[in-house]
Amino acid sequence: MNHSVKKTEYGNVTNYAGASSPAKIPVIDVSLLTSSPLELDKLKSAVTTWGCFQAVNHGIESSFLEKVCEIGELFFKLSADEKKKYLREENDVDGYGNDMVFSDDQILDWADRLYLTVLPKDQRKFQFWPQNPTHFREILDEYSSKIELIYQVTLKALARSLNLDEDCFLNQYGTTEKKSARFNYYPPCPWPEKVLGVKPHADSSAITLLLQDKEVEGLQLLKDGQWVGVPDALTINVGDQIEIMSNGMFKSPVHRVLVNSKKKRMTVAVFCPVQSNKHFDVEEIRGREREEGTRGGEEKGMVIFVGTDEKCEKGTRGEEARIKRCFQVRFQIAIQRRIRGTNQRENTTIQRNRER
Ligand SMILES: O=C(O)CCC(=O)C(=O)O
Ligand SMILES: [Fe+2]
Repeated sequence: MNHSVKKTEYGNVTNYAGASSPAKIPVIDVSLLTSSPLELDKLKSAVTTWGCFQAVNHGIESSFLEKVCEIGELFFKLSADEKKKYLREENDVDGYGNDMVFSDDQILDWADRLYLTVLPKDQRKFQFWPQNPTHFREILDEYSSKIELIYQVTLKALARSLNLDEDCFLNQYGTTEKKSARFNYYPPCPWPEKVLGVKPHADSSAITLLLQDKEVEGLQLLKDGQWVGVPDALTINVGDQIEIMSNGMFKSPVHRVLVNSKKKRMTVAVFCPVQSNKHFDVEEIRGREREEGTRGGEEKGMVIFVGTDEKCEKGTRGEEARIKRCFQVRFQIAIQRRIRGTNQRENTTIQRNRER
């Protein structure tokens, strides 16, 4: 990663110094994470208390981030017919569209989205990658490579901040995880007090990197029962997977998006998950242990949980206890997410017309 980049506009702390938020999202210098124990401590504190931080010195030039925003803005400006060429299919996530609709009375988020699998490259579905603007594909390709570097540095640092082997989160499941970019477009809304751009939720990823609109704020994070504004920067938040893998020490924050009556807003989220299906499979872990002649997969970096529960401490041999604990955390998160999902603003009857 290019560590020599100066603080950019996107990474400029003063950007949000004047914001009215009661507390401030911590700022982390990504270029120091490999060398500075102090920065690592700051990271640990940030993700333990907020689950989110503003990334500075992350190695992506401000001018390039502007290009990423620009391709999104140009795409959403296209005519409805042009955008429809990339329409998501009913049971697929990739493509242009908005919320999946599960019931007639479902309240939709006040947003349009373009969702694209970006990595690994062979999983890209190019039929959904716009050809207009012409440089869309090239910029998104480059952006995903740059994000991959930040993802790796961050996951390694998160592991090291817990005194774990730095690859333990990254290598938990191999390298086949799919990363997706979601371009979020929030049109102006005449009733901003009645609807939300995105309902309260937590991300299911390991981490999410969010490039926000430089002009219009809207993202809020729930901290100690209060909604706190998140600055217009490149922010990184912990998702449910890291919350689970850290046995709840790192927080996957609940967040939501407000809409603006006059101004549109555009953001780009890149969701970076680790593959989770195999994670809780006791038989699979035992099988691998038999093959490798080990007990307690932690020596092989297979299952490393550092929970507060005594039985789950790293280094103990209570595999089943650890797995049970993970199921519990996972279950709680699933329930919380369901509650969050219904937590729409009261009495909202306004629906966006899906075919604008
Ligand atoms: O657009 C934003 O500010 C946040 C979007 C978000 O939370 C998401 O896409 O999961
Ligand atoms: Fe989110």
